Amino acid sequence: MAALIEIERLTKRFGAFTAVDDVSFSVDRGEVVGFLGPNGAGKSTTMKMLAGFVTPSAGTARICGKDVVDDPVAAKRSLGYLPEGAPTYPEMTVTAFLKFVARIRGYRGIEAGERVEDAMDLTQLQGVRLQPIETLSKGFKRRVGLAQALLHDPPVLVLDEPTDGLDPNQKHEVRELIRRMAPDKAILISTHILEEVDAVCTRAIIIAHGKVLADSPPSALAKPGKSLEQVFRDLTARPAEAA
Ligand SMILES: Nc1ncnc2c1ncn2[C@@H]1O[C@H](COP(=O)(O)OP(=O)(O)OP(=O)(O)O)[C@@H](O)[C@H]1O
Repeated sequence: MAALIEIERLTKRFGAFTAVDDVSFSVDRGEVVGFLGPNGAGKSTTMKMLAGFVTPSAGTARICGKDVVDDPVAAKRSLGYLPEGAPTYPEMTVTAFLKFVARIRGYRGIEAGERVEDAMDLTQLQGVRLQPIETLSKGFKRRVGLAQALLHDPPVLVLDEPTDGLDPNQKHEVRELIRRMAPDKAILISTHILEEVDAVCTRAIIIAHGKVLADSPPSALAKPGKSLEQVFRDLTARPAEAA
């Protein structure tokens, strides 16, 4: 069976600048893939192409076999996407925003209410359910973003820095949540936190200057006597020095 995320020779150019350069990889059900790279490496742009927010210059991306450009509605149905930053509609309360998302996802009546409650339970948002999003702390805003990504229980999750801004307890809870969901889903998470890769990822992809430099299980990346952090620095520093 085909992988749930399939990326083939994906490229994005902004004018003369190539942000994502001929990237190919796939993610199977049960895999949690950590997408690592220095600032500006092309992680968010790759994720935005998967989510249909940026149109590729070349190459293809498929979610559950559906091409994100040719069949965007079907591809999005199977995808939960957490963008970087805070959710939009800052003046809405958490509950109103999630009900709005449930409606967009096609849920009505009791089922819509249940989806919202489940998403709030999973991300521990019940305590702030009636608070406007703009009044929440950064970590809570991040969890609202996570709740909208999980609401329709999609088989594919693309999460752009899911633990950014969370305190250590919240980080731990989100990692536990990812671990619990992992067996049934294909999950791609970008992160700058290398310990997160060890904690939750079954595979790590290192990208720099838009190119994939490594793709293997974290344990295979870290060589004897060399931490994942050293391997990351060795791999990603070299092209920058040469540039
Ligand atoms: N709309 C755009 N127009 C021009 N350049 C862009 C645009 N979007 C992204 N870029 C550039 O593409 C490169 C890759 O950006 P991207 O946000 O994908 O990196 P990233 O790996 O997610 O970085 P970070 O870890 O800092 O979030 C950067 O140099 C960025 O400035």
